[in-house]
Amino acid sequence: YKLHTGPKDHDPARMREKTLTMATLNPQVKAVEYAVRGPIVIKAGDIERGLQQGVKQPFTEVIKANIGDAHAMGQQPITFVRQVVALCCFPELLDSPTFPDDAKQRAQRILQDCGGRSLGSYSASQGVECVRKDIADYITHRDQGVPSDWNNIYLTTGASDGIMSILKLLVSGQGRSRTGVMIPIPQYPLYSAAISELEAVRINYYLDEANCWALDIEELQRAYLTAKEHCQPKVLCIINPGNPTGQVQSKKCIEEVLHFAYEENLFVMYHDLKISNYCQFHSFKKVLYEMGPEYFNNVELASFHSTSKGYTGECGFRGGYMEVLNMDTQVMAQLVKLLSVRLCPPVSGQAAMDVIVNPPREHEPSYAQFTKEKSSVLDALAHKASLTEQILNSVPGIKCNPVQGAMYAFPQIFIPPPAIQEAQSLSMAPDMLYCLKLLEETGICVVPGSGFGQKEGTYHFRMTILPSPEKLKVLLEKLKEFHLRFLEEYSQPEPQITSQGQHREMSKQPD
Ligand SMILES: Cc1ncc(COP(=O)(O)O)c(C=O)c1O
Repeated sequence: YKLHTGPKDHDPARMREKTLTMATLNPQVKAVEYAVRGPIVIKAGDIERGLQQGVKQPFTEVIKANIGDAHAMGQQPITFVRQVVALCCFPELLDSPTFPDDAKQRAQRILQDCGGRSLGSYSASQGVECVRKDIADYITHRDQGVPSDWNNIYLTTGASDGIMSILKLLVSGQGRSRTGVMIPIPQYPLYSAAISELEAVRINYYLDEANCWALDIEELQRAYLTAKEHCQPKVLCIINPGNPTGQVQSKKCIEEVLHFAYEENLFVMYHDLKISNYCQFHSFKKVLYEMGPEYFNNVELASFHSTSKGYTGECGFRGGYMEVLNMDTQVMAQLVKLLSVRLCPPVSGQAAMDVIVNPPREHEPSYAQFTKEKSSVLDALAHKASLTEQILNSVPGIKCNPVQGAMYAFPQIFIPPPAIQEAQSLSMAPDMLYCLKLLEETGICVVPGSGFGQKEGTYHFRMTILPSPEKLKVLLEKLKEFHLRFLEEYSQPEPQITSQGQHREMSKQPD
């Protein structure tokens, strides 16, 4: 084979046929959909750039309520988290009197466990040892003494990376023996995207909207038995508090779910979004422990948490961890092998994760400021959760369940049949049409319910409750005006019996 510089009569305008085209693209990549950063969000970005270049719009700013990114919505970082990470990144600051001693101690401890005492070196693939130990101590304390072994803790690049790694271990088989993964509907689209990418079989179990998005055990059983006809259900995914649905699961419900997983030998993947606005929050692991040793020593459970969710909202650090329980020891070695291919999660994210599980103690200098900042975030979220629910429920044709936890509302919207027909003629989901119009008329960017999955014939959108209370109020009032205009624009002289799943009473004032 002879390397040559190309034909002499090379025409620079001629484009060679590409090796990678839509026709040759990995079909699993083509199948992936991720609404949270989908077409509406791309359009919002275009509009925002247009506004900056002076394009006239009926609004002056785009409000991005599409993604749970607290800092992007103006939330201030927790000082202690940033102090420790800053000290780890630039250890010269350890001599500065500006930084409190407790932050310096934390940073020194983390640095000691980092190769070369630098955040810039790789860590072990499972993560920095002292961070793993701190996480295990935190979990033990959180669960009032239920033991956590640091050997079962793995640092991850956000929760997303941990979820993907565990799913990769679980998916196998062909035809009827292909792995089935049970996911809630509505779901966070990471799950459906990962299932498509890995060619697993998706098994939908529907949350009960009429009962505050409760997880109904009979529905789990229905979904499981139906799926068993064509695949091998092996995995049960739980999101608590719900994303996009915002419900917090009761202890009874968690017990039922764990019992079901035990009976059917399902591997449980549990993502803990941490924030409970006003409901009591129960850890799956603690409930499992209380169910007795037969359950605690057998149910295979992987729990995920990250710096993105919870009061810190540090999404950009991409810190996260998972705790795995009852995983086969040989499989555990395979997991370490898989993680080691990617070397390690960002060490700065690991440092941030460490501060979150190891915050200032009562006797330490940063305690007062830390507690004030943490409470301020959590109190504001609880306030915004009830504000959102209250204003949305005052709009005819919108019904919103209480936002018990996390940072999202997922209201049901009534879409008049003429609007549904218009959307269908445009090959668009009706709630996509609704959200597009909302964006174009008001600058508010939310995500259509169809991107998360919903019962056929019902329509929703997901919005975050993260903007400041003032901004959130403006957003909700604008949304209200838009919705009333939308209903009027598509109103019919003779109201029809609404299509299946749309509640007739939704067009009236909700209770
Ligand atoms: C259920 C669920 N899983 C995963 C993620 C992604 O989290 P991370 O930023 O930790 O990867 C989110 C973010 O909102 C989520 O709600």
